[in-house]
Amino acid sequence: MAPAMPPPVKLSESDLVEKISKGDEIPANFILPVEHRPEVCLTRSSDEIPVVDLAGLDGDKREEVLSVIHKACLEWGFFQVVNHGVDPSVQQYMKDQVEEFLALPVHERAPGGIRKGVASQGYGTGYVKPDTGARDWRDYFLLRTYPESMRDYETWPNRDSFRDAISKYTLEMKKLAEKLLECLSINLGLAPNALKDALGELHQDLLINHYPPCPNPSVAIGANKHTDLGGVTCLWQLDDVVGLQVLKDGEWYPVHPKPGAYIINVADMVEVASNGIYKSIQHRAVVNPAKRRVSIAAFYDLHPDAVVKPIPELVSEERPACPAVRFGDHAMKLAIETDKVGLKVVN
Ligand SMILES: O=C(O)CCC(=O)C(=O)O
Ligand SMILES: [Fe+2]
Repeated sequence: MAPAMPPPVKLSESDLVEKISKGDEIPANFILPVEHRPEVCLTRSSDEIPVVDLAGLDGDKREEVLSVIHKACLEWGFFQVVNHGVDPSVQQYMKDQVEEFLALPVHERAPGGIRKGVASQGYGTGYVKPDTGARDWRDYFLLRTYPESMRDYETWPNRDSFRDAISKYTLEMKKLAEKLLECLSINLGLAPNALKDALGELHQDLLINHYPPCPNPSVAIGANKHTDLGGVTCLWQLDDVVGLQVLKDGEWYPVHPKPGAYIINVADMVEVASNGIYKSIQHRAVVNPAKRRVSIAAFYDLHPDAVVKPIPELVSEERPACPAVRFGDHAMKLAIETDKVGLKVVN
């Protein structure tokens, strides 16, 4: 039987980074040990994750587009997509609703109480990371959006337009992720549905990351370095504020937002299904001294009982099978690691 997820821990309003950020100083529990402090580089670097124009998938450029995606997956594990087919009116609707949501009083943003921990849906805030001992400089809204039966409406604000925007937006994210899984499958020499079948039923999670301005961004971090757990992630950066950094050959590369574009990354379960041909790459988000930053990540997560193993065609004598992973165990490891360090248990 699946082990029970740790119960959500409720916090008080004063735990929100948004409230803490009103002061001029960073509280000690956000300050990273020196070796973990990020270099906050806001200028363009000479090397950046590739940009792929997905419009070309439907015409005579198809082979070329697929090959750019394949190279990006091999070299970066990340790429940006433009002309991705996501309805711009749905993006605008979502953006407007998220802005309205962030302007709501906290008790309306968090009807079920402010939460801590990756296990719980609802409005919450960063927790202590085991490897740094420091809290992330971010608040977030985490919700399970597919299967629809798992939507925990008690933790969603009671606003029809917000719920409608989430429903429309997450359907677009589901379609985009499925299109990309098809491209990745073809690029791996497999049938178009191979990765989707290997991952099983979609358990989509949506994470709205809210990074308030930070008085000293060089000693804190918005999202500590991590890989994403599921199949693929589609990330939208709402503001023209640099924050995401991707690790390549031991260096952190900033990703410059392109209006309306999505940042796509290979996550852990595609690494397993592809038998390590595609790698799930570490990334993190740094914070800005003057500007808030909001990003929305749509995670192609899995049923907790889904067991992902390398797709047989990708296993050979030269490339023996990597171990199979049960998604629930993989996600639980992260939940326990982050929760056991604890923050404080109050409401
Ligand atoms: O905000 C970002 O750019 C990155 C967020 C992220 O990596 C995540 O939510 O998993
Ligand atoms: Fe991530």
